[in-house]
Amino acid sequence: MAETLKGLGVSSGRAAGRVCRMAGPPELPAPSPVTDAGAELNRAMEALRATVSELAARAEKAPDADAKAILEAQSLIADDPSLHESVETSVRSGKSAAHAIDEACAHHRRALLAAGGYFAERAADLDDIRNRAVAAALGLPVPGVPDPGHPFVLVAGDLSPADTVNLDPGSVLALVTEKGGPTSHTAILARARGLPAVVACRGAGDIGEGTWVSVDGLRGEVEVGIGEEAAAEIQRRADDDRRRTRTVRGPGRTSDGHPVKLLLNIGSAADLAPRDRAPSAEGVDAEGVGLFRTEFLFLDRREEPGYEEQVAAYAAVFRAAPGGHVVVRTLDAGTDKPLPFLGLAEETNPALGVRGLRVSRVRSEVLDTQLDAIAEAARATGAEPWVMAPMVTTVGEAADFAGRARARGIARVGAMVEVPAAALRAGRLLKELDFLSIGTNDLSQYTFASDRQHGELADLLDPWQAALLQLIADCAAAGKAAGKPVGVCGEAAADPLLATVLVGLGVTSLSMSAPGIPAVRESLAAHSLERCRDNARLALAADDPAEARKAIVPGR
Ligand SMILES: C=C(OP(=O)(O)O)C(=O)O
Ligand SMILES: [Mg+2]
Repeated sequence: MAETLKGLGVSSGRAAGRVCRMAGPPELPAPSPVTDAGAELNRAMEALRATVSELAARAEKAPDADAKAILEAQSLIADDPSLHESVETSVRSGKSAAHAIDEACAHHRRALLAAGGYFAERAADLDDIRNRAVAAALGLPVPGVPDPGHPFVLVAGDLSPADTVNLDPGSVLALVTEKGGPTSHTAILARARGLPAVVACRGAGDIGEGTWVSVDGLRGEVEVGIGEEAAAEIQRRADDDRRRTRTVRGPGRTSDGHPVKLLLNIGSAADLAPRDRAPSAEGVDAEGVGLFRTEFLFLDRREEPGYEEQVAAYAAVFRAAPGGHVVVRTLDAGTDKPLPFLGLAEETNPALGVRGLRVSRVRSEVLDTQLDAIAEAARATGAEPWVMAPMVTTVGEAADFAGRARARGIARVGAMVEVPAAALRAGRLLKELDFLSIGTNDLSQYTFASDRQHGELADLLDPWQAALLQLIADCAAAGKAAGKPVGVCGEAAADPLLATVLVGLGVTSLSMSAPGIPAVRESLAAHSLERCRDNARLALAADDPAEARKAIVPGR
């Protein structure tokens, strides 16, 4: 009998196949007395150096810019002098190389977890470094992704960046992890490669090697023990769907021609370069960039990128964007994306603290420099970017941001709606602004008072929740009244059926990572605007996400 496990669907799509599990971390031998501390120290340092070189080499070969940046950052963590010092101290206190590495990594891991948010998620990077270095010190094979010689569903405790970037999309059908959240490496890279993925999947640790499973990356479900024939049928249908949706091209339209812009979420110009595209994103045509997350330029750096560097990075995106349309989001720092150079005070509750636009309360010049650089890049390329701020909460913040952007000649100024307060005052915000873009990832977090990285609260963070949809409906209605665009750029936009609901609520554009676009385009093309409105009414009337999904039959 098949059993269904629940987790957090972080990269949509279906797949089915046999499970291969990641090799476990190397076991530490029982401690034994060290006779030659010098030799032991050499062994430990050699193991760390080998790990740094291995990660740097993988970064070199990384298939895209996201993967490269993540691996480079991980290689820097492995090369951190304070980690090496801790290992040395431990060896000098009588530990073997393997035990010293283990102890030092455990110490640094605790510090990362205590820092919370983005740092806490980097704990997985350190676990990977520990496993690699301990294996090297013990002369064991480096742990990594299996290569069974046939397509497989990869099941792991968690995936490190190094594991994820080396996944061969030709053999890995889907990813299932016990740990991880929506912003974990597994989630980011699975989306970039168009691989269905379920994280925070309780019970995944008990799925046996070779078991036939199906993975639904949209619903966050893993069906275990389905049998070979059922798996083959599910995989065949998934392949057909992917092939079919990739052949559909052109702008987003409902079946009766109502236009809905289909836009891309990107972190840098590299996401727009064909050589960097995931195979699943081949041939994607979008109508522009709906969310350019500029913080990627600032992450994992000791110093703020300079004005010239920023101008060059923004100009590269303006030149490469489909149709030249780009919505730039100014720096979204804080909470899960801390930037040490900002020098912000530690907070007990960072998600409710100084993040997003609020950073400009304490470091106003960072936003000013960024707006200057965006304006300069626009002049240099002849582009007319739309510029929006993250985490706008009040009308005063919106007015202040709009004033600063317009003073620099930026013509189209907007705000992300990520806080319920902004959604409730959408009409008033639109008196100051030209457009709104709804960030459903954060809007869910703040509406349902549930940490967006919390796998256990996945049901509350489900974008089919009627309370979230009601806020979206209110924003869209405000946009309609003002005659101004209101889009969605959170992960909700990439759910093909929910996309019909969003359009029915009055949303004018949907922005997502490239692999999500074909299926959303196809779904819209199969529904008339009236059908989308029916779907919106049904979803708003449902008491929970399951009821909402059941009420809506695809393509009706
Ligand atoms: C798009 C969003 O912003 P980010 O995921 O970058 O916080 C969002 O919150 O929905
Ligand atoms: Mg957000």
